[in-house]
Amino acid sequence: MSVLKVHINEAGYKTNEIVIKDIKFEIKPGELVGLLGPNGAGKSTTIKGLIGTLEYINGTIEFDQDERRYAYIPEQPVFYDDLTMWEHFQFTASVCGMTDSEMEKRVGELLKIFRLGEVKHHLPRTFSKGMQQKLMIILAFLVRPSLYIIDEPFVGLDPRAIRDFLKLLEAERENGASVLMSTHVLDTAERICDRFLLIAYGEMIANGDMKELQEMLNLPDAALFDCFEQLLEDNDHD
Ligand SMILES: Nc1ncnc2c1ncn2[C@@H]1O[C@H](COP(=O)(O)OP(=O)(O)OP(=O)(O)O)[C@@H](O)[C@H]1O
Repeated sequence: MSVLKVHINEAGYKTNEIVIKDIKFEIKPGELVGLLGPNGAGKSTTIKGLIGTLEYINGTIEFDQDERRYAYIPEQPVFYDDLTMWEHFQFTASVCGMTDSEMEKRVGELLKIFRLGEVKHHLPRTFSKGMQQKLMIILAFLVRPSLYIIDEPFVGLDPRAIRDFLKLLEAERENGASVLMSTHVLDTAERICDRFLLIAYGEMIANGDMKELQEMLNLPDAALFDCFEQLLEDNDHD
């Protein structure tokens, strides 16, 4: 059983401009999969392909029908300019069929964790980038989906927020949720991910856990960073 099955033959922002191709992978229940790759490799484009916001996609994306919905935490926060943070919670809760009291209980916990209680009736456009990112995180954790799709969560969050975010993610995984997370922070990825997808030049060049990558590269005991460097060197297009 998979929570998500991805089979992208080719995709891009316009029909005649292919940005990613031959991206095939699955995510199993409870798995945390790291989506890695250098700048411009195609990680965000792959994620946009999954959530259906790319103009051109040839392939299939299958979400497990029986599972609860997914939540997407974008790299750049997106919110409604004229809604306060609290109104964002109310709107999200109503779309997801949550009662006000369920929403208030969960949001109360999350606002406390991320120390945003004092600004709950403010407009997110007046927030710092990190505060806006925390709002995106709170909205995702409010929904409690079976799959979290997260685009580079670590840039912009302060160290305490990163720790609290990882704790929440771990708790969700213990409840069976799966995670696909793109990141450049390889030491954290190595510590928390079950498996890694490496994308370079718009193509998937590796898919495996730490041990599989080390064996494939014949680099026993190598860190993820070293495996990553070696894979990029082996697949260098220059
Ligand atoms: N909105 C867009 N329209 C057209 N091309 C785009 C758009 N966004 C990204 N691209 C192009 O798609 C390619 C892959 O970019 P993408 O954002 O997927 O990379 P990434 O792996 O997420 O990189 P980073 O680590 O820098 O965030 C790049 O060549 C980029 O210029």
